[in-house]
Amino acid sequence: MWRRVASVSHLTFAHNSTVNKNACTFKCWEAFTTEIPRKEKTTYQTAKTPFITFVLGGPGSGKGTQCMKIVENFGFTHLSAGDLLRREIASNSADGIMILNTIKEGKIVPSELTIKLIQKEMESSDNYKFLIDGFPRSEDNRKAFEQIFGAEPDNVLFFDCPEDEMVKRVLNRNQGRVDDNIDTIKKRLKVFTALNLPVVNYYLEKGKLYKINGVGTVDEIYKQVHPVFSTFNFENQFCSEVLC
Ligand SMILES: Nc1ncnc2c1ncn2[C@@H]1O[C@H](COP(=O)(O)OP(=O)(O)OP(=O)(O)O)[C@@H](O)[C@H]1O
Ligand SMILES: O=c1ccn([C@@H]2O[C@H](COP(=O)(O)O)[C@@H](O)[C@H]2O)c(=O)[nH]1
Ligand SMILES: [Mg+2]
Repeated sequence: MWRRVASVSHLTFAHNSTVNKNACTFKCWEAFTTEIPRKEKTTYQTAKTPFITFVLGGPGSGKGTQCMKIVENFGFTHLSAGDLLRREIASNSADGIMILNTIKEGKIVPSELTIKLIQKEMESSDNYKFLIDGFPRSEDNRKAFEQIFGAEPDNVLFFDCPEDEMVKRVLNRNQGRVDDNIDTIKKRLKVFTALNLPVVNYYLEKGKLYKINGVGTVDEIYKQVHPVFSTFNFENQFCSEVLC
C-alpha cells in the first residue's frame, strides 16, 4: 500500500514555451448539441493538459517491460528516449553517428537533442498521457526539460534493482543492441550512479517518486506499479482554457 496518495496536478506548459500552443493538441473534442440561448449549436474544444510520468531505473531494471503493462492498463503513450535515439540512428539523420558513438560509450546524448525528439512525439500524439522512459538521465536533462516544457512530471517511477540482476537481464536480452555487452554495461552503470541517481533523489525530495522493488517476476513488480496510476483521476486533466 502506498502511504501517500498523489493528487492530480493541473500541469500547464509555460506560456512562453514553444510547446505551449502545441501542448493543447492533447485535446478532446466535445460537441454540445443541447440548446444554448442565442446559439443554435455550439462546439467547444476543451483541452487536456498532458499527464507526464518519468520512468527511471538502471539498465535492464525493467522500465520498458513495465511500461508496456501500464500502456495496456491505463492507455498511456510510451516514449522510450533510448528507442527514439536508436530510431534517429536508423534513419541516418545528421546526428546519427554522434548518437551511435554516445550510446556505445554508455554516455548521455545532449539534452536539447533528446528533448527535441520527445517533444516531436508528444506534439504529434492525440494522447495526453505519456510515459517518458529512460529520461531524464541527468540533472542537466531534467533542468533542460523543465525549462523547455515549463513543467514538471506529475509523478516519477523508479525501478530499484541490484546491479548483478540488471547485468544478467541485459546480457540475456538478445535484441541486438550495440550497448548490451559487458564493457558498455559497466559504463552505463557508472553513468547511472553518477548522473541518474541525483535525478531520482531530486524527485524523492519533491515527493513525486514512487520507488518500486525491481526484483521479482514481471507480474509481481507490476502489482506495485498498478496502484500508482489507479489513484489518479485522469478525467480531471482539463485545461481551464476554452480554445474556441
Ligand atoms: N522482472 C523481470 N524478471 C526477469 N527478466 C525481466 C524482468 N523484467 C524485464 N525482464 C527482461 O530483462 C530485460 C531488460 O528489461 P527491459 O528492457 O524492460 O529493461 P529496461 O529498464 O528498459 O532496460 P534499458 O534501460 O537497457 O532499456 C528484457 O529482456 C526483459 O524481458
Ligand atoms: O535520455 C536519454 C536516453 C538514452 N540515452 C542513451 O541511450 C542509451 C540507451 O538508453 P535506454 O534507456 O537504455 O534504452 C543510454 O545508455 C544512453 O547512451 C541518452 O543519452 N539519453
Ligand atoms: Mg528500455
